[in-house]
Amino acid sequence: MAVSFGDLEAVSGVDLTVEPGTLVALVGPNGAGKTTVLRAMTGAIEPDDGTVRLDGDATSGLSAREVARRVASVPQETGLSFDFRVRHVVEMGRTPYLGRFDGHGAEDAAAVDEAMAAAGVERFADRSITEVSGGERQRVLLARALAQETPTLLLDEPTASLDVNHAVATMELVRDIADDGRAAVAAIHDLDMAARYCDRIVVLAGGRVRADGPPADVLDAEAVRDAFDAEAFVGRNLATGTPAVTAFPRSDADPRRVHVVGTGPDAARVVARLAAAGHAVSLGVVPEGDAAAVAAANAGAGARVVTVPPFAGVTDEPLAAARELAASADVTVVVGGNGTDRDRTDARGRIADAAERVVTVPDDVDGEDLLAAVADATA
Ligand SMILES: Nc1ncnc2c1ncn2[C@@H]1O[C@H](COP(=O)(O)OP(=O)(O)OP(=O)(O)O)[C@@H](O)[C@H]1O
Repeated sequence: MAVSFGDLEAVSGVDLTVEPGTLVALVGPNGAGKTTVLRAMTGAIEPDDGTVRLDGDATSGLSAREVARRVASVPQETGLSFDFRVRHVVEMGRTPYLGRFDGHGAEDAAAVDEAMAAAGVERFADRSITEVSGGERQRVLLARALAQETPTLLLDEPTASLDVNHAVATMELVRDIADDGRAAVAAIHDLDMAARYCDRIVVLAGGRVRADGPPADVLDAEAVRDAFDAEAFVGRNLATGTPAVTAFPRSDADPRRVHVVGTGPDAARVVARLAAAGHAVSLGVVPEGDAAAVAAANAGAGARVVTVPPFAGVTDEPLAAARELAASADVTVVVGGNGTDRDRTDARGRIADAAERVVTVPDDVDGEDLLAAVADATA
């Protein structure tokens, strides 16, 4: 589909199919077109080109009431400035099911109760919508959409003003809705949350789809750089096992081959920051499974790492391999210790000794200082 506002082409060439039972995240920078795509999917705006189909039928051929029985949305802006009670706002979700002169029946009341319980808004059901907090209001809108009992649910930044607890509860709820066989699409800025809960991530930038697929396939440093113009390290969240994105300010570093000597979380941090800046990183010698080795494995394909079995000493072979990586690198970064001490005979010193240029940084080196040191050494 394509949508323009006057001369501005907000969305173009976007072709998406959302299967029942899936939760799709729409991610992308501000102004990428996420809200526009969602609004087109609800029939709120007509695409200039293309067709939106709900359950096979073009929205343009459906009445507003029929559309509202098929798709519910949780918008970013409430547009609700009237003094409605919260319960009344949730009841509005039942409108597509009411006859012209009907009041709400028992079935409607049950759907409203269930939706309010699911979204956790019962506690303030009798308060005015103008007298609840921003996060509470967002949950009221979610309840309204749930009460609509549609096979498709669209959410625009559903967790934007929610505290951590309610953000997770909301995503769990939306996940359950998808698992029950409904289709859900959520525009979402929190990439970790998107990766954790969604089956699929669609990356939009400049009104076009840049990437589309399972989170682990779509989210990598290159995709984040391409869509958001940001430097990022994409690792794995230890608690959830899903991609974890850490963005950094842009450094515009000239890409170098950097060999890192060091182990543990401090060296991991150095590897991550260098990789995010676009440097080609190698590492070693480190014990297998070391935090720095894990970071290097996430730093992109081709990051070479020399490992030895845990608790094994550094034998000649791995030492020679690491010395070769150091020798061929533009610069070798030694994390902690005294790597520039050429008299040292331990492995760290012997690897550094093979390098043409060595930069030693403290364990707690600041990321920007690290990048500056690498730039200085290779200038
Ligand atoms: N009603 C409108 N009239 C004119 N331009 C609009 C309108 N709505 C959106 N736009 C423009 O269309 C583009 C896409 O906007 P959209 O709101 O879809 O982006 P978004 O990805 O949802 O952004 P954000 O992350 O900031 O919410 C932007 O350049 C925006 O300025």
